[in-house]
Amino acid sequence: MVSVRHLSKTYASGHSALKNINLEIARGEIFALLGPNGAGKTTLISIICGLVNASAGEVRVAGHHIVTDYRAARACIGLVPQELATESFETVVDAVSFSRGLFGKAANPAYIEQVLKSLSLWEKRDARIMTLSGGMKRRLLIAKALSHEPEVLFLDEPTAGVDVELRRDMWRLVRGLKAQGTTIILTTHYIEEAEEMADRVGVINRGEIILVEEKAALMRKLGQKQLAIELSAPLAAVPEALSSYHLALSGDGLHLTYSYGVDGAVGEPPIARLLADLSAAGIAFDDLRTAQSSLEDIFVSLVRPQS
Ligand SMILES: Nc1ncnc2c1ncn2[C@@H]1O[C@H](COP(=O)(O)OP(=O)(O)OP(=O)(O)O)[C@@H](O)[C@H]1O
Repeated sequence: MVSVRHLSKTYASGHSALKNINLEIARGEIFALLGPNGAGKTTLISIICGLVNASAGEVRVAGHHIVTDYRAARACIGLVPQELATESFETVVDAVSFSRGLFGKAANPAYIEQVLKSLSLWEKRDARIMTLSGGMKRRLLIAKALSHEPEVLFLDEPTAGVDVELRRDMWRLVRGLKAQGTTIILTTHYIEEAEEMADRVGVINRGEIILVEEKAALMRKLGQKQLAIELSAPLAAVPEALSSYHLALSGDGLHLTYSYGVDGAVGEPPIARLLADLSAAGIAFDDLRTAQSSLEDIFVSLVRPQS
């Protein structure tokens, strides 16, 4: 649905905001783009949506080249920006109908009604935008983006600053869109949002995509646990009898680390057996600690500034 090849962007200031980005997004998937402030998320979305020119590389949306076939590409795209531009005196239904007209689509009041109902805005259809709450304005942004029946929807920080209830409503809505076949690309700072929603997660840092992975694979990493064993006396090597545990021995010989997955593992991890086997091998220990890596740990370690 979206194909990004060798995409780079250097702003007039000389700042290199994107460096050789390659990304393929399949029809019908939910892709979450994670990254710290200034990583290049908005720049990437803005290029795909035709709002910012690329310095190099090529982007196609549903097969349409975003420069040479701009209108066709843009007609496939719905963009939900971070903030609402000022159209305060317009009514909700007029704003959404107007957005549809911008794409040259024939009026379709039944479709607009369906969109407004799905976003719980139908009751407010004749209200002026200035009278809406912040949460309703967010939903209106989505309604406008959906007005021309796009095949792919970009959501830039869809739930930044919204309350928990509205966040859950948005997640439900996005899942509903996916069920209808819409491809969804969202940027977020919230790891929880990516965990909850995404089929795949991409991490961008300093203009480079540093990881793209199925969420399920990330969850397996998330499920990695480690048991650290502090030994009473240093070991020269892990005894042969313990080789099946694939233990890691620290350089000073005083720490053993046992890694095990908690997701998809059959039965309980054999910690009790490991401890019994340690005793049988005559290895005494003073302390035990367990640790579990989270997606947040993985994310932070990936984007930590190099010193
Ligand atoms: N018009 C511009 N001219 C020069 N530099 C820009 C321009 N727009 C963005 N940048 C720079 O490009 C980099 C990427 O910005 P971008 O807005 O794409 O990041 P982001 O990942 O969306 O960040 P945030 O999470 O804060 O929205 C930043 O260093 C930013 O300062």
